Amino acid sequence: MSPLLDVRNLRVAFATDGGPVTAVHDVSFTVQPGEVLAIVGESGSGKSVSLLSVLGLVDRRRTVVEGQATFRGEPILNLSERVLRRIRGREIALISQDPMTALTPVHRIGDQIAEQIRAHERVSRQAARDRAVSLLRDVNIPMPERAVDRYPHELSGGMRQRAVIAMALSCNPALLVADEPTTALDTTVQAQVLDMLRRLSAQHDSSVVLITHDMGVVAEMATRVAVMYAGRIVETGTVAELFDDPWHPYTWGLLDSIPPLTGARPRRLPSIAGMPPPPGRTEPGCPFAPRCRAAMPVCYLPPPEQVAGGHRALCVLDAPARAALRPPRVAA
Ligand SMILES: Nc1ncnc2c1ncn2[C@@H]1O[C@H](COP(=O)(O)OP(=O)(O)OP(=O)(O)O)[C@@H](O)[C@H]1O
Repeated sequence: MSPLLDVRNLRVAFATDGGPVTAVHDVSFTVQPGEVLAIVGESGSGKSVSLLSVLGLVDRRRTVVEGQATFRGEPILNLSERVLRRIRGREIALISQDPMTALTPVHRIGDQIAEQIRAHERVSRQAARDRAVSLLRDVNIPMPERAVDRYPHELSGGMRQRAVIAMALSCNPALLVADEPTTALDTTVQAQVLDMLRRLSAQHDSSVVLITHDMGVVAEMATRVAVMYAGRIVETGTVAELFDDPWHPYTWGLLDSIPPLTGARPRRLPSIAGMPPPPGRTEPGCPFAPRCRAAMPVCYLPPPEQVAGGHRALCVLDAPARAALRPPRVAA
């Protein structure tokens, strides 16, 4: 099966007052039709920039984007804004953390969804409005016939995010990029919105790239995972591969930070000692090595990589070394 999105050796550098800063180094990943790829990592690891630069949503005057990326087999990197705008919204839809980046405060929800539909399809105003009602029903907004005429500020945060998801799905996009879509919501609402996103993306046959810092969300939603640290992908594989046999010590740290579902919660979740490097680090080797308890001299040389099928990691530790070194999960 050829991938829907294929990103190879992506490098993104921003012009800053202190000179160019490389935020994304040599990042490669694919998204297959129908899959949910989670890109996970701490704040500042380059998750959003990796996707936004591919979609042409970074400031071009201050950003250099290099590498290759294809969408449905066609090059997508550095296309003109006019062409990219046509692809975004119709074939690729973005759901961001703050619903108000997608919604305009001064227009009714239904008009905004209908306008999105009419921007890409030749349908009557009434047909677009009917579709908006039906989409609002799909995302479980109560009384959708009335909700279409509401303004964004008249809905709760969770309802607004549902409306954004309805808008994103309105043109049956092949790819949904969801950037921390539930971070701003309460925990119970988060679970409902994620559940709905999973159900509807499957129903619409949309692949999903889910950007998150939360391994619990990854376990709930994803089929495959790419773990990012300091602008690089340090491990990638299926959810089962990463959860059952994580290779990279940074992935161990992320997994250990998932609170247990049952039993008493530990007072403090283990956190990873040390700090990520400042943006723009250029040293070769594994970027996590300076923070890694298991680091060896070889980790500072390029490229300390292991591969087995689709499971790969920027790490040299073999199975016996991992078994000896991985700290036991903190008991609840
Ligand atoms: N316009 C910009 N100019 C300069 N640096 C930027 C710009 N946008 C992002 N960066 C830097 O790029 C790095 C990666 O940012 P990115 O937003 O991709 O991180 P992230 O992993 O998505 O984290 P978060 O969850 O906080 O958004 C950060 O160090 C950030 O400061």
